[in-house]
Amino acid sequence: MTAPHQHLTGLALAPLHDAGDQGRDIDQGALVRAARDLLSALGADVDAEGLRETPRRVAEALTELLTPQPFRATTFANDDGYDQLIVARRIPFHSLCMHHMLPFHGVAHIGYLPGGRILGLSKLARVVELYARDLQTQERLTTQIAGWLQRELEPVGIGVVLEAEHMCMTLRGVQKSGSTTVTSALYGLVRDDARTRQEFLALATSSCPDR
Ligand SMILES: Nc1nc2c(ncn2[C@@H]2O[C@H](COP(=O)(O)OP(=O)(O)OP(=O)(O)O)[C@@H](O)[C@H]2O)c(=O)[nH]1
Ligand SMILES: [Zn+2]
Repeated sequence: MTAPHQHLTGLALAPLHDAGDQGRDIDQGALVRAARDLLSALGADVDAEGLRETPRRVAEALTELLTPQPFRATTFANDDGYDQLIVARRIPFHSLCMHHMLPFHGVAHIGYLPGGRILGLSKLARVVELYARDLQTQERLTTQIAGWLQRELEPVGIGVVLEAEHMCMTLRGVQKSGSTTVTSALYGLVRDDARTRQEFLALATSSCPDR
C-alpha cells in the first residue's frame, strides 16, 4: 500500500507526523523562576513594585505564545468536482524564532488543488496558528503547514508561501528593518504543472500590492 504522503511529488521528505502540533510540556513553576532569574541577571530589582509580577506575566505570555490550539480538520466531500485552485491569501501570523526567541511575523498564502474532499476554509488559518505557536524557523513552519494539508486532505497539489519580517534581523544584529523573507512549499501538481504553479504563485504574490 502506498503511504498517503507519497501521493504528491516532493512531499516524501516532509515528516508524516510532527510532535509540534501536540504542544509541549511547560513547567510553569520553573518558567516563573527562570523569568525571575533572567530579570535578576539583567540587573533589575525583581522586588520593585512594577517588576514583582513580571516573572508570572512573562511565563504566561510565553505559555500563550507556545501553546497550539487543537482543532478538528472539517472536510466536505467534493461532490461538485471542483478542480481549480483554492487559495487563502494574506493570513496573518506571528511566531517565535528558535534562535533568538524573538518574534517573526507576516502573512501566509495557502492553496490547494482538491481531490475527493475540500477543507473548511477557516482551517487554512487554523493550521498556520497551530504550527506558529512553537519555537520555529520560517522554513520549518512552511513545511509543517504543507505536511498537515497533505495528511488531512490528500489533495492533488499544495502551495504554501510565507512572507515574514524577523525581529532578530530588524531590531538587533544586522538591523535591516523592513526586509522580509519569503519561503515556499509547493507539492504535487502545484509544483509540477507549470500552469498551475504559475497561477498559484501569481495569486500568492498579487495579494501583496501594498507591500
Ligand atoms: N534559516 C533561518 N534562519 C533564521 C530564522 N530566524 C532567524 N534565523 C537566523 O539564525 C541565525 C543565527 O545565527 P548566529 O550567528 O548563531 O546568531 P547571531 O550571532 O545572533 O547572528 P546575527 O543575527 O547575524 O547577529 C541568524 O542568521 C538569524 O538570522 C529562520 O526562520 N530561518
Ligand atoms: Zn532569530
